[in-house]
Amino acid sequence: MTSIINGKEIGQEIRKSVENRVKELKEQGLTPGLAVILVGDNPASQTYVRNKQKSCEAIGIFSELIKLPAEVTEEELLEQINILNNRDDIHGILVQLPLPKHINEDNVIATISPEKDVDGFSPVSVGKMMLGQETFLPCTPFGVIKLLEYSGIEIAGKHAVVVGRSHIVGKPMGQLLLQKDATVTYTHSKTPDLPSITKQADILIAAVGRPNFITKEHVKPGAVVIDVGINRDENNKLTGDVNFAEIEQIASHITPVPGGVGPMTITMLLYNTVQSAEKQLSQDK
Ligand SMILES: Nc1nc(=O)c2c([nH]1)NC[C@@H]1CN(c3ccc(C(=O)N[C@@H](CCC(=O)O)C(=O)O)cc3)C=[N+]21
Repeated sequence: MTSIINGKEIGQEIRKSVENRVKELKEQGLTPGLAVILVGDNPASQTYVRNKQKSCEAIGIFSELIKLPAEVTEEELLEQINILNNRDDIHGILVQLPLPKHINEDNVIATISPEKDVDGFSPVSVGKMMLGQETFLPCTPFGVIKLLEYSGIEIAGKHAVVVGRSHIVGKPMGQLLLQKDATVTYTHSKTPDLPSITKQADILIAAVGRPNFITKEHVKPGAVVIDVGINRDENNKLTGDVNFAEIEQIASHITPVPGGVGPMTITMLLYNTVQSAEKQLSQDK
């Protein structure tokens, strides 16, 4: 029987423990704060940002939305980040991606103070992650690791195949699996004969950004299949990168979209924000 991994439920469970940590911080006089910068009026980005804010509110994290017009200059955006870097009521800073084309995302991310980089995207965070040092882990791959652990899926010794090599999902995902002692293979759009490699996966991570890309020819019976895709069709309906109906028949575990990895991404953002506030408190003492 295939087990459907419930990211909403696992996320809720983790959020409860994060909420308790928020309460303890508040008893000590500190409210964790997350600042979200939204540039322009992309409707999908607005929805995500609203969800992040609602999730913060639900567990007592203060959240502040900074909305900037699509025409904002890079300089003005960097100035806003610097203001947030210096505010001691803000413990996490998230700049919603993608940014308008005239702004250099690398410059923006590198300006976020590593102490407040709760997305785990900055060069310092990525470097520390690679070295296995304590840092904020990027929320989506971190959430996938938690999903596997909460589902009782062994990672050590398994062959994990990652499809996709983005800076925010594919690359760090492979790294975190490697740190958990998986044997990791990276694949991507230039990989010849992809199915011959994905078919070897005990754990298959789909992070391609193409709807229903992973079909039964890619999957070994009994594999664990994690769908990181969030594609919207013309009716605004959400679909993953995995052909769920097909793979559900053969996988041992599979994550649905929605209700799989997505809710975990937000959960780990809350987790990182609280972690950051706790660190500030311990340094103030
Ligand atoms: N600086 C930055 N950090 C991000 O973490 C970031 C970003 N920019 N830009 C956009 C992507 C996308 N992303 C999602 C988070 C949660 C869901 C999520 O909760 N999805 C729900 C469904 C939500 C719905 O129905 O729309 C689910 O899969 O069940 C989806 C997508 C974070 N991102």
